[in-house]
Amino acid sequence: MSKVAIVMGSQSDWPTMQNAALMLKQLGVEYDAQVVSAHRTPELLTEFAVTAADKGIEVIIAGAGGAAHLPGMIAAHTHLPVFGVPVKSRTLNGLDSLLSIVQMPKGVAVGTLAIGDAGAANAGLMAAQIIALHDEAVRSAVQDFRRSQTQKVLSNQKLELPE
Ligand SMILES: Nc1c(C(=O)O)ncn1[C@@H]1O[C@H](COP(=O)(O)O)[C@@H](O)[C@H]1O
Repeated sequence: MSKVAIVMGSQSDWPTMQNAALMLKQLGVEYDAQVVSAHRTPELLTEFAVTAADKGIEVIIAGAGGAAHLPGMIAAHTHLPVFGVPVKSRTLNGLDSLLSIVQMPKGVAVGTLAIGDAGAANAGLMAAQIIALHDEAVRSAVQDFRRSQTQKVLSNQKLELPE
């Protein structure tokens, strides 16, 4: 059963949001992904957010660009932790997405990640770290991932000047 839900405002967000899915897959966490838009499919948003906990979802990752109200509106409907990923927009490079996700009013929380691919990957990592609190297999996968990342950095010490 999926413990993490990944939602995004448009299919055009998938090249960014697939980085969250790839991270979860790498760490052995089952996820569902779907397009849900606060503005274009408001009834679907409410239905998704209100029923997510009863379906066994433990963490929600929501990505959107521009007037990115999706993560905040989902958080308004559920007690589950919600991570917001600002998708890079064509006109303002994602600054609009970032500001509209990060500036939540006190009392309704969204954990906001960095703009774009790295933010989406880290949202997947955060979700896995939450699942790892009670799932030993995911905990070892997260620890292995971190150890191998450290090894890669330490073994890549080539700092030569170009000819
Ligand atoms: N910000 C939102 C919401 C929302 O917040 O509900 N729904 C779609 N969008 C965003 O509009 C951008 C352009 O979407 P299209 O490419 O479909 O025109 C996407 O980045 C999407 O997340």
